[in-house]
Amino acid sequence: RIWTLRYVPEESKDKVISDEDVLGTLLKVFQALFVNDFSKQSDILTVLPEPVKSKYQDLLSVQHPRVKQLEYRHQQQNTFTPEEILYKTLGFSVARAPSSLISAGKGVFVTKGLVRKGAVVSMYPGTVYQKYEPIFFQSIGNPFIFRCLDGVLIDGNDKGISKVVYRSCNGRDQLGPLKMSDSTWLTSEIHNPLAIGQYVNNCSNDRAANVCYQEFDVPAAFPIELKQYLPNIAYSYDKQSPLRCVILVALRDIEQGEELFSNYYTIVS
Ligand SMILES: C[S@@+](CC[C@H](N)C(=O)[O-])C[C@H]1O[C@@H](n2cnc3c(N)ncnc32)[C@H](O)[C@@H]1O
Repeated sequence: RIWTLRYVPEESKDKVISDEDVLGTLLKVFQALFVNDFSKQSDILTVLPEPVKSKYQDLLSVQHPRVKQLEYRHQQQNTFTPEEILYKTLGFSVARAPSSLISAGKGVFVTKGLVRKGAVVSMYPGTVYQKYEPIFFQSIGNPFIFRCLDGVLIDGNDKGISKVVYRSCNGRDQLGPLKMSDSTWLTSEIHNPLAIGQYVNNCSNDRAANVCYQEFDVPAAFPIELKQYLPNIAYSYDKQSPLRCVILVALRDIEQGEELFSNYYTIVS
């Protein structure tokens, strides 16, 4: 019997990069996405405290010095696509395309730029289940279930019952105009361009892993206005424990055109 759950040996539990580095990268990308999408964020801005509001107005005036903020607000179009924002902030972009492996479906590729060793290259989106929570029906024939070291499961399937469950949790947790997570990874118009990590294919003998998974618990101080870009949500609403995210880290420099491969740690028993 082949288990698709991930198995990680004790000795490889160490994180490849620090939580501070992960947080720094996510904040950098999310903030750039937020500023780029400023014209559509007016409902959110009205509920934010004054210092936060003026921080973004300052950021905006640095990026668009000659455009008055009011005029900018009236523009309905984004200046850049999310992929372009990713390229501008991290120096690379990633996207899904037919895998370079035969009959492996889609995979994830570096479409532009260079990914440096140790960079956060992607996020694993999906509903987060504690190990005692029921996932049976969502897990039948589902190749997108990721198992964390502590037994927490993330369902990154963007179809069927998994999609319905994610959407319902997302609606439940919304606070007025403030979204606590991103559900656009379930659509063709993804707001967070990193949220495609569930499509990364497994390494093989001739295709070594060039990325690895790393867990990241969102700290309590995470800016509330940027939570709309987090592609994970808890199956059960829980105010106490932090949201679990999983990110993918580059194990070496990865060039434009290369496909990403991770190690699923498949157990054959
Ligand atoms: C998490 S999904 C990855 C995305 C998938 N390629 C797709 O297009 O939906 C895992 C599934 O991808 C396929 N896959 C992943 N790595 C593979 C490989 N090295 N060779 C063949 N198929 C692979 C298998 O069907 C596996 O069940």
